[in-house]
Amino acid sequence: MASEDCTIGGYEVPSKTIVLVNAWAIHRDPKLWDDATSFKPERFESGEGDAHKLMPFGIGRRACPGAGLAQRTISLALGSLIQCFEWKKVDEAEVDMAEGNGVTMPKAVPLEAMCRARQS
Ligand code: HEM
Repeated sequence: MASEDCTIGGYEVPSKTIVLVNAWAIHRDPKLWDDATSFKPERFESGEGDAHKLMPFGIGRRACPGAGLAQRTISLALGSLIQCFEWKKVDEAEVDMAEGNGVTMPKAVPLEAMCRARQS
């Protein structure tokens, strides 16, 4: 919320206005990203994500205080799922990556998979 009248990017913002950052659009902006809508995790190997244009945890003093915990536990959980189980899709259809509606950006078509504990 704006604590006083101010100007952001040329727009006059009166005091007490709630301002939301459209991270969805920033994360897909072709002016910021090369081949913006492609899934390319390798783009972060060069440190491209450090430039304050990737903000899954928000930014600034109201950014997510759980970011460090989340980043550590997500890789631990994912690594454990891959290490401990064999995974298979339930059918041969290509995974549909379309986005559904909602704040947490669910998949439009849920991915169904089967897992089996690895033997060794
Ligand atoms: C993948 C996991 C997570 C994601 C993507 C995420 C993302 C976010 C985002 C985008 C915000 C809003 C930041 C803003 O207003 O600019 C937020 C706020 C917050 N998150 Fe997370 N978060 C995650 C995990 C966690 C965890 C594990 C905790 C606590 C253990 C946590 C606690 C909080 C709290 C308390 C806030 C409110 C901060 C405030 O308003 O000052 N989050 N998070």
